[in-house]
Amino acid sequence: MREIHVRDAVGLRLAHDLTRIVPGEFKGRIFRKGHLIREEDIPTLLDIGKEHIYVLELQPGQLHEEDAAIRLAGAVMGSHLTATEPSEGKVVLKSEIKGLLKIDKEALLMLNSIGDLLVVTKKSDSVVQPGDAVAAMKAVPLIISEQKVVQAETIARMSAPVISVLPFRTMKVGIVTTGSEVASGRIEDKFGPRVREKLSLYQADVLGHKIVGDKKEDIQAAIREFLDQGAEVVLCTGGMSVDPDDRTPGAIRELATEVVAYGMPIFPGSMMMLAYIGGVPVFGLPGAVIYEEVTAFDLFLPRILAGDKVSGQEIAELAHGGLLK
Ligand SMILES: Nc1nc2c(c(=O)[nH]1)N[C@H]1C(S)=C(S)[C@@H](COP(=O)(O)OP(=O)(O)OC[C@H]3O[C@@H](n4cnc5c(N)ncnc54)[C@H](O)[C@@H]3O)O[C@H]1N2
Ligand code: MOO
Repeated sequence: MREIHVRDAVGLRLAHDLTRIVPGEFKGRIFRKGHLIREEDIPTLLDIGKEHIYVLELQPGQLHEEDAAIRLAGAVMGSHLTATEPSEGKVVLKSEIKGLLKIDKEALLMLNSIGDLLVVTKKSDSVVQPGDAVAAMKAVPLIISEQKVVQAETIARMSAPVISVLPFRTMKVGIVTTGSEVASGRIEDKFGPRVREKLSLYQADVLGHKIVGDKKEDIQAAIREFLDQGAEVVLCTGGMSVDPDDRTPGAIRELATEVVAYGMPIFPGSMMMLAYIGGVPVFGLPGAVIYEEVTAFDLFLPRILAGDKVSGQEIAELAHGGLLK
């Protein structure tokens, strides 16, 4: 790299984007990489502290920060994402759709352990909207060894895709509400409206809502009827706790081909159940869902509606940060 005093730099091109920051007013690029320096630029360059500019002489095996960021983006980017042009050395990935962000966290750790490369994302399993920035990446030095980028590309290939967005599907959902006090009409049902409100954030298709008592056989019959109607998700509400007439977990368990979890390390919502009957996810939703704004249910609903499979191991890992309130 050759260093040249800015007063002698008229007619040369900038080697990288230049940034101005005025706290509370502005932060951003004021000169683009490759900008042809003119006489009138000199005061502005001096104002942002650039007494010298650099002339780059890249050697074979070296990459400019922008080319490194573009290659990184290409390597980590999966479905429903677009990459921005680099600015200030950084490339941003934006979601093209409303969907569920999926990050391969192990690959992300490996990428950021190479050194001199930064790949930064929003949390995996976040719900993202069209145009949302979901990841940003850059090289740390202006000139970086191409070897490091090749290493990143190899890691990304092994775990492809490192970053992607899954679209929500229009899933058919059946709702089964348990509880003698609701079935007998002693109290007004609050679960139906609450669950429909949560589903309305996505494009679910509610097949119906059956209100049954506390009998295991009635709960199971209602679940089976929804499955026969082609339900892709079944939500059972209430009766999830420890009373003798809390029969929902037992009813689901007997029909299930797999119980992923009953009792989750998340408060509120700890008495939730997630099971599969064939390929169909079946939830047991505890009473807290009608009382609390955010519960364990909110962590899983978007994943299920994006067709994402949830493992028991992942549920156990939610203990860290699982005290939501
Ligand atoms: N000794 C223990 N007590 C509690 C435990 C426990 O493990 N040991 N767990 C707590 C947790 S966590 C929850 S959540 C609640 C309730 O869990 P359930 O899912 O069993 O809820 P229910 O017993 O069916 O009902 C509780 C409450 O909510 C009303 N409810 C239920 N369904 C409806 C509905 N569709 N519409 C309106 N209101 C409804 C019901 O009438 C009760 O008042 O237990 C903790 N306690
Ligand atoms: O299952 Mo309860 O929902 O933790 O409050």
